[in-house]
Amino acid sequence: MNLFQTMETYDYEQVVVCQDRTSGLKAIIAIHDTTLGPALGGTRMWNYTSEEAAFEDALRLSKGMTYKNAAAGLNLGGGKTVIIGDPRKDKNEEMFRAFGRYIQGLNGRYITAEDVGTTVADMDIIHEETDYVTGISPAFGASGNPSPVTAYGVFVGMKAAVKAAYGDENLAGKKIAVQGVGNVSYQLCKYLHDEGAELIVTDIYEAAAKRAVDDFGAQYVAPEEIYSVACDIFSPNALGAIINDDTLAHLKATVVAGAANNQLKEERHGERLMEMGIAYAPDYVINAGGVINVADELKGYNRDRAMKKVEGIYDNVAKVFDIAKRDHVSTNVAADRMAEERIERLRRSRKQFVRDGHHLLSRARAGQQK
Ligand SMILES: NC(=O)C1=CN([C@@H]2O[C@H](COP(=O)(O)OP(=O)(O)OC[C@H]3O[C@@H](n4cnc5c(N)ncnc54)[C@H](O)[C@@H]3O)[C@@H](O)[C@H]2O)C=CC1
Ligand SMILES: O=C(O)CCC(=O)C(=O)O
Repeated sequence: MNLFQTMETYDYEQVVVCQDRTSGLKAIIAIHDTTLGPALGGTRMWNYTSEEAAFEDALRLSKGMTYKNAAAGLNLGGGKTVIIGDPRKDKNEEMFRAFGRYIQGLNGRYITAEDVGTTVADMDIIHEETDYVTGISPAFGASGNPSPVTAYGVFVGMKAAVKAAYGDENLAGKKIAVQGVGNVSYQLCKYLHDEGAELIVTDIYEAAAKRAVDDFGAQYVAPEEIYSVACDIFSPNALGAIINDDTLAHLKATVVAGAANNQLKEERHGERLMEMGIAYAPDYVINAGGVINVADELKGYNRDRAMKKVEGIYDNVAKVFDIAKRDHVSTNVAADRMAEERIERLRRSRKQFVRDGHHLLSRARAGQQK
């Protein structure tokens, strides 16, 4: 990968490479765009097959956060971190403390939270070294694990996508193929089961899928079979790039709606979904529940306020389908337009006032301590 060329093409602001020999920390913090505010996005810990794959993931995920935060109406830019390592084996306290000091060094340009492979306990350790971390324990007056809230947002957003495809939002009796039964998806499966949906699940950890089989009467299929399940809704809740040339050849769904970030391998795969008559709920619009929830900590966490905003994901998904219909474009292009227009509007309005330079997080927490 030619890093500078990639950064220039997609207008990335900053990439920070962090190394700490004692703890084994190898982290890449990517900050895509801070037009709307400090870059907020979680930290993913994953056993990447190469450094290049880790850089690519950090860059793709951080750009996704710019669009996610803009589309959700948050005053935040986009960033993300990846830590190279196996989250089941390679974590230690020193690693997250060292990482926390790197974040502190950015002085508020980047705020972190959970993602795949990291937990509230990890965020609490980071919080020992920096204030620029969200999704920390409720004991700090914070919001804790964002995953259940992400699940709720996907659930309401899925209803909006189903309404766009079927004319009503009823999920009862709908056949839903669920890829990945992790932190977000287990909760999502619970909502869907309670609504009367029929679930077909898979996970590379069979035990994770088995929980949904036992608790929600789901049917299990092997990971590679999930794409060919004839279903109403395909719900990707594992990793990215799963809508691609290979999987599209098998997909037999009417709607695609799930929590996974970066579901489309390339933008053109969104167009292909449209051509196939599949209603796609753009990932960063439907999965914004978690970031909406953790971002509320910056104002001094209020769950009711956060959940009210998460409910808005229904309208936001519906709006994307409306724009797509009006402009005769795919829903991923419609979502990008919605996000880019907001960034551009606010960029222009900067000419008219000077923003408050104080960091919201520090103010909120200082307020709580009074
Ligand atoms: N946790 C959150 O609040 C948010 C998560 N997301 C995204 O949602 C997705 C899921 O996140 P979490 O539930 O937190 O992660 P998780 O790590 O708890 O769950 C992911 C699950 O997918 C499984 N998996 C991985 N590759 C698979 C494959 N090829 N086939 C089948 N299963 C596979 C894993 O074994 C795991 O059980 C990720 O893409 C994440 O970036 C997006 C917004 C917020
Ligand atoms: O919800 C989270 O885990 C924090 C935000 C984030 O990283 C995401 O939405 O992907």
